[in-house]
Amino acid sequence: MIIDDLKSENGHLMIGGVDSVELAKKYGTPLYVFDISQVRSQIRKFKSAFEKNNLKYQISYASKAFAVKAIYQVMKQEDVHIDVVSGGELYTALSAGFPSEKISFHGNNKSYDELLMAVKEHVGVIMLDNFHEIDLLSQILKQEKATTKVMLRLTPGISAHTHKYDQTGQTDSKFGFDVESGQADKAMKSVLDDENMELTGIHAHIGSQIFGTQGFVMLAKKMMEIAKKFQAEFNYWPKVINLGGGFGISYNEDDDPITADEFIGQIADELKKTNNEVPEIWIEPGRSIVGPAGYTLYTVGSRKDIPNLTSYLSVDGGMGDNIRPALYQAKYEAVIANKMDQPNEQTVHIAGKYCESGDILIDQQQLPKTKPGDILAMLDTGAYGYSMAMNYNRNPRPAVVFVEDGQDKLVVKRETYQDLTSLDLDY
Ligand SMILES: Cc1ncc(COP(=O)(O)O)c(C=O)c1O
Ligand SMILES: N[C@@H](CCCC[NH3+])C(=O)O
Repeated sequence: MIIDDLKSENGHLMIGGVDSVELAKKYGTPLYVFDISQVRSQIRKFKSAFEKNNLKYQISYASKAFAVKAIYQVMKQEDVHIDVVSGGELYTALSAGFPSEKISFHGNNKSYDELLMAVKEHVGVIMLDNFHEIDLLSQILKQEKATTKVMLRLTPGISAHTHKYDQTGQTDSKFGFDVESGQADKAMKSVLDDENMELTGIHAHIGSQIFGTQGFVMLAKKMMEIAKKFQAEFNYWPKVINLGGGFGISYNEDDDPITADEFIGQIADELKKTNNEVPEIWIEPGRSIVGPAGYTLYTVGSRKDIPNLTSYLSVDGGMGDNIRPALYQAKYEAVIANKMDQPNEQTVHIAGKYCESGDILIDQQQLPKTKPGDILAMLDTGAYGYSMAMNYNRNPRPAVVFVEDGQDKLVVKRETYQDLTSLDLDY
């Protein structure tokens, strides 16, 4: 989100037609706010890009980015698929009423219980990641007298230009069957030989927060080459090629994300070079769907000015509600939600309240003059914020509010101190 594009009325930041300062008053801070019209509009951009290029497609929201009942309900309304990576995400989606046949189940170490749950709940497709999992699933299917659709997650040997922790497609990765060393062929054989597994296609995901189309075009090319190899070896042509997610968003002015039109257009050009039938193309965007739609509201508290050096402005949240700055040195931008009409006059570190020197939300932020009680809105926090939130220092996790068409709705309650001790037992 570019600060200049933010909307304000009477000096207050407006989110989805709602005054953010009023939201902070009504629900308290820290508070996650999602502008749901932005979520819907991004999904529609992905859909229309595929349609323009006449590709058969499926959008599967990577729900690890933000996984609560209400967002699964939005995904159901938008008629997309989702992917989950744990029994907990699967349980949340099902309890939100999300249709199981539109769920893909990912993960590099799905347990017996998770696979059993997936089979019993008739999940749409299980994304097989390793040989141990093929064995477990095969055993479960026999025992349950069940069948399931599966896809193979491949490691195509393509590394994305992004943070090391966000790379997943390179050969040295914990995810998927390595193509180079022949693991993928071996996995293909096992799955095709298993009468209870129906192989829907092949999958690869090269990483997250990727800018530029090059990696995705290379991936599309590589997946078609792999498909041709499998066709020659196994007489198998995939119904689906899943190219994963990873489309970058703009957290600050240095970030230059690609549009859905750009990368889907280029992928389509690459795919259409084949003489074979182009399979259905699935993508799994997480961050690009929910990231820009999310804001975190904090209340400004203490301040420390170190003469001739620097200033720390502390807010009432921090690494517990957004671990990304500490974990990936992620850079965000913020505004003072109740002073949108005032000029910037200072540059400060925005510090969290956690007992860690590394708990700095923004290293250098220009702001108007501030005082305790002001509302700081951090932008683009919708992805991997709430979903990675924790209770370090026994801080309760914030509430989540959805706004749309000028209406606000609480969709996740704020944790209470009672919630924090609810699992503790006496000794
Ligand atoms: C298999 C898979 N698909 C999709 C995603 C979503 O990535 P992003 O949120 O960057 O779109 C991830 C996370 O990196 C992933 O591991
Ligand atoms: N949590 C990561 C992205 C997820 C990667 C999942 N494979 C981030 O915030 O950037």
